[in-house]
Amino acid sequence: MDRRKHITWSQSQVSKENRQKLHNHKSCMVWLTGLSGSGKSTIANIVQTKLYELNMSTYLLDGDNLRHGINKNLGFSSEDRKENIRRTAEIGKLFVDAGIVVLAALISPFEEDRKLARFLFTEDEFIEIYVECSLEECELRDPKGLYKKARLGEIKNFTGIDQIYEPPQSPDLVISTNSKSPEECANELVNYLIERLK
Ligand SMILES: Nc1ncnc2c1ncn2[C@@H]1O[C@H](COP(=O)(O)OS(=O)(=O)O)[C@@H](OP(=O)(O)O)[C@H]1O
Ligand SMILES: Nc1ncnc2c1ncn2[C@@H]1O[C@H](COP(=O)(O)OP(=O)(O)O)[C@@H](O)[C@H]1O
Repeated sequence: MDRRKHITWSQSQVSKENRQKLHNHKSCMVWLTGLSGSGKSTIANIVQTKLYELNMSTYLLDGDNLRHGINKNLGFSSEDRKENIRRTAEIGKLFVDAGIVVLAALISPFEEDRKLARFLFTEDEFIEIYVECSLEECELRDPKGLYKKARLGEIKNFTGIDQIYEPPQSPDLVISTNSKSPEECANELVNYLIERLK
């Protein structure tokens, strides 16, 4: 059954372009993907602060945080991750429509799910960032102690341990965090975004 059968689109009188003008910059979805502990949240937070200091309107959608609210009914099966990414991308789309630079930090391990997220946006609006870090380094960092638990079998379907992570096939930017500081990595992304949003 098509649930949208009797639903029509109501046009907004204020457009995305109007709102971008108000904010004084383009809006976009900056999608950070990578293993747990690769540095997505750390980098996204620093970038958000730096953009804020440049008078840009930003919003950070962090996978962990969304799982406390809108996504709290979802687990870590591949179906639940798909839905997690779909909802986050849809929320991000609303923020982009509102004229904001959105940073999304989610493991988003499957290429197909990331592609579906990309399809919601225009070509230049969706910016995929691969936060690359070896599993060995992520496991050494283990900021939340989750890898240890996964190795002990206390957490199932853990990305990189007993569920796969598919690296992006053609990301817009790769940020390698193995042997750089968070600040250096954030600067790489800020510089890239400033060029892209010109
Ligand atoms: N099984 C399993 N696999 C991976 N991660 C797990 C798992 N269980 C809990 N966690 C914690 O949940 C955070 C990942 O949530 P995401 O919404 O980013 O995941 S996903 O995009 O749906 O794959 C992830 O956060 P980050 O470490 O910030 O990536 C973990 O803290
Ligand atoms: N270059 C780097 N970029 C980001 N985080 C780094 C970097 N080097 C070390 N770290 C550390 O790695 C950990 C990454 O954790 P987090 O940002 O929560 O990752 P994720 O959100 O991908 O799970 C933090 O403790 C951070 O200080």
